[in-house]
Amino acid sequence: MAKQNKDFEPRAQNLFYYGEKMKRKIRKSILNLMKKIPINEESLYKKLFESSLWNDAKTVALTMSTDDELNTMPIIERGLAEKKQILIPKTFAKGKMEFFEFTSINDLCKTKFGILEPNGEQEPIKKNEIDLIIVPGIAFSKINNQRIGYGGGFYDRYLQNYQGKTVSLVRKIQLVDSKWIPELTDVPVQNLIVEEINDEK
Ligand SMILES: Nc1nc2c(c(=O)[nH]1)N(C=O)[C@@H](CNc1ccc(C(=O)N[C@@H](CCC(=O)O)C(=O)O)cc1)CN2
Ligand SMILES: Nc1ncnc2c1ncn2[C@@H]1O[C@H](COP(=O)(O)OP(=O)(O)OP(=O)(O)O)[C@@H](O)[C@H]1O
Repeated sequence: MAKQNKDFEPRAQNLFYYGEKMKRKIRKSILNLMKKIPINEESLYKKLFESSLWNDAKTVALTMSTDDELNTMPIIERGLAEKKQILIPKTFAKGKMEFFEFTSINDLCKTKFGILEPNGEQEPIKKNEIDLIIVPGIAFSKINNQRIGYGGGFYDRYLQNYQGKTVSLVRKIQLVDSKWIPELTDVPVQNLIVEEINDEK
């Protein structure tokens, strides 16, 4: 991992700053919208459960959602009912993250950011054993599937040498038309499943 990070050092500094500043601006405005506008969760669950991404996956990694995010509990329950292995991330210092098998909500503890995480007593699941990662995010670019998260860089680091599938469940308001200049470390999401709103169905 440390060796790979070195590859990013010779990047153009002005490009890095432009990307970072731009991302901060977009992150802030979309977060505001997410708090204000209600979500059509059912359309996202339905599309996910109908997808071959979901149906072909035996091991699925996803987060425990916060109040401002799409509720992931129905996805976890459906996965367990379908005998899939469900994985939840635990974050560590320096942007490191590992996934652990979800056993029971009682085995999770809240971080100082209010996110439920595994206690880390079990062994983490190896990256090459994960079929599908449902990647959280704040803003997504329609044009090139780039994403902006909360700024921890956890997923960008984890996805660097990940070989499996990725998908994000995206609200209409999280979809950005324009293309921002990504940082060299940004990893695009392979698939976007986008919310449908009422009369569009
Ligand atoms: N539900 C959920 N779980 C998730 C994520 C997510 O987006 N959603 N993550 C996706 O990666 C990881 C956690 N991401 C995090 C990203 C930043 C900070 C953080 O440092 N927040 C501070 C300071 C932010 C800042 O730099 O200004 C804060 O909120 O005060 C915490 C967690 C893993 N678990
Ligand atoms: N592979 C990497 N190696 C070194 N630094 C990285 C890597 N990926 C991201 N970073 C750094 O981490 C910081 C946060 O990254 P970024 O803003 O892309 O996070 P994010 O995608 O919004 O968050 P997350 O992935 O946690 O949802 C940035 O300073 C970025 O340069």
